[in-house]
Amino acid sequence: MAMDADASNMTPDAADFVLAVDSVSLIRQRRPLLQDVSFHVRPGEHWALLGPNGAGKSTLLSLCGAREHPTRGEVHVLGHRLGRVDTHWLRSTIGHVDPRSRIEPWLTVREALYTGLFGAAGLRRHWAPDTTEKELAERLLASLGIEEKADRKWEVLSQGERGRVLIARALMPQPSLLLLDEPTTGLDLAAREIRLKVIGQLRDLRPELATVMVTHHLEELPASTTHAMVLADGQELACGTAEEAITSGVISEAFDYPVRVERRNGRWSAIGS
Ligand SMILES: Nc1ncnc2c1ncn2[C@@H]1O[C@H](COP(=O)(O)OP(=O)(O)OP(=O)(O)O)[C@@H](O)[C@H]1O
Repeated sequence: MAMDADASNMTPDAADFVLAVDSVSLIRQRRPLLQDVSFHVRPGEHWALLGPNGAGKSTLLSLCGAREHPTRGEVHVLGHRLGRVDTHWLRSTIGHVDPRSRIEPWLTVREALYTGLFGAAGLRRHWAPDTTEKELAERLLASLGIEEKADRKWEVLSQGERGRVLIARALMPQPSLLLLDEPTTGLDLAAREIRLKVIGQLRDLRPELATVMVTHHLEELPASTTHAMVLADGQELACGTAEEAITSGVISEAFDYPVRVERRNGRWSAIGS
C-alpha cells in the first residue's frame, strides 16, 4: 500500500521502542511550548499525557504523531527519526483517534472504517477493499460491538457511537502505535465508562499495541494505563510508571491546586483537599 521507509533511518536503540522522545524542545513564535522533554514507549505500554490547560499535551501528541518536528532534540517514531523520514508515510502507519476527525456524513459505519486505511475523510473513487481488508473491518466491528450499526450512516450516529467507530477506524492500518486525543470529551457518564472499557479491551485485542492518550482528568484514565507523563508549562514534572507519576504531590503541583489522588479498582480520582 504505502512506500516503505529507508531502513538506514532506523537507529538500533530507537528500534527497541515504539516511540522515543529525547530531550525535545519545541519553540513557536519565540515561545517554548515544550522544554527538554523525554519519554520512551515500548510495545504493550499504555501512556497518559496529563497536565492543565496549555501544558503542552497536544503539542507533544503532535510530535508523537509526526505532525510537528522538534526545534531541538530527537523523536523516533516506530524506529524512524523525524526529519529523516517521509512523514506522510509515517503518519499513515500510526493510529490516531481524534474526536475532531472529519468523516463524510453520507458514509456508512463500515465505509467510515475503510477511510482509516487512507487517513482521509472519504473513500477514494473506484477503490474497493480486498478480502483481507474486508475481514479486518468485520472483525473490528464485532470486537468493538458496532457490527449491528455497520450499515448506518455516520451522520445519524450518537457521539458515543462515533467514538467507537473512530477507534475501529484508527485500527484499520493495524498500527503498532495508537494516539488518543481526549477520547472521552463531551460524553455523558455512561458513554464515558463504555468508552474507557473499550479502550481497556484494546489490551486483549492487540497485546503489542502501544497507546498514548491525552486527558485533563484522572477520572478519564482507563484502568489499563501503565505509564504517565505529567506536564506543566511545557516541562516534565513526572514521567514513569503510573504509580510513580500519578501521585497527590505531582498532580497538585501540575494543577497548582492541592488534591488527594486515589486509585480504586484500577481507576484514579482526584479530590480537592
Ligand atoms: N503554533 C503555535 N504557536 C504558538 N503557540 C502555540 C501554538 N500551538 C500551541 N501553542 C500554545 O502552546 C501552549 C500549549 O498548547 P497545547 O495545546 O499543547 O496544550 P494542552 O496541554 O494540550 O492544552 P489543553 O489542555 O488546553 O488542550 C498553549 O499556550 C498554546 O496556546
